[in-house]
Amino acid sequence: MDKLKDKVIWVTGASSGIGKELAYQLSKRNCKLILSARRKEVLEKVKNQCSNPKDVKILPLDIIEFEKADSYVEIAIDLFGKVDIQINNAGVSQRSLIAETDFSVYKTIMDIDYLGTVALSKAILPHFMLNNAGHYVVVSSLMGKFSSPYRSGYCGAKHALHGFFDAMRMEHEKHGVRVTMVCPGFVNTNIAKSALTGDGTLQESNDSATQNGLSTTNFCNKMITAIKKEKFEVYIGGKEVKGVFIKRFFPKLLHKLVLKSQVR
Ligand SMILES: NC(=O)c1ccc[n+]([C@@H]2O[C@H](COP(=O)([O-])OP(=O)(O)OC[C@H]3O[C@@H](n4cnc5c(N)ncnc54)[C@H](O)[C@@H]3O)[C@@H](O)[C@H]2O)c1
Repeated sequence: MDKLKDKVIWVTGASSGIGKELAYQLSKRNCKLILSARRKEVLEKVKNQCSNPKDVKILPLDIIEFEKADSYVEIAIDLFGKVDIQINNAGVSQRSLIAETDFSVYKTIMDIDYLGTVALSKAILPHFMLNNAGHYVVVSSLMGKFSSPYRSGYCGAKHALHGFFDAMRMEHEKHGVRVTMVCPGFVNTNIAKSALTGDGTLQESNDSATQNGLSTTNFCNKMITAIKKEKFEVYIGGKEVKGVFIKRFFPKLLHKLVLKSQVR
């Protein structure tokens, strides 16, 4: 039997890309889903394209409204009576050199990619502790394990997620809490299009590395396997995944290889 069947899974960033594909694949597995992102009408569309729309609820939210995190969690729990797995997937990327980036852009990226996830995760923690069970799945990035030019704020925020959630795992394993850090390489979504540039406007164009990345279908299939296995940390992508191991043992080599690859 599928271990995820009938689990209540809350996915943030479910309106597009990885989050949308997760909704489709998890619905096929008969999970009960709560889909969150900012735009209600887009979430409705994703819901209606799921295999089992009657088991899909939508909860529109802006992840940077930290003060509403407790009420979002209360609503999420009420929708099916509990939440088993929270998939923290909402995020925004960056394409700008440090010298050209307004400080406000760093704040926005940190708010969305780090603090928003911390707020929602912290708000649901009492529920997980009460149930003596709960699984945080956090969509970080290979950029949470090593860095690359044009993404300084994004790399900072994704690295920070590892710091927070590794501590979460240690503090709450005794309460049945699990943490899976998912680090994608290049996945073919619109992440580059919605990436912030130095003045905070969107890049509005795709880049070839992302477009040539894994399909969301292939990526989410692997991600779901990692969730089922309750992996601590997983790297999913093409040859760029090797960067994690090269950084660990040969940091100067990784530095040279990233500069040589000239991925913008
Ligand atoms: N695509 C890649 O190559 C890649 C690589 C590494 C990591 N990731 C990570 O995967 C996750 C999903 O990205 P994607 O590739 O599907 O891109 P995407 O742009 O298609 O999806 C991002 C999602 O986050 C949501 N979001 C953004 N800001 C939000 C906010 N303030 N409140 C609520 N929701 C918000 C968007 O609406 C969207 O649903 C992100 O965390 C991203 O950093 C993607």
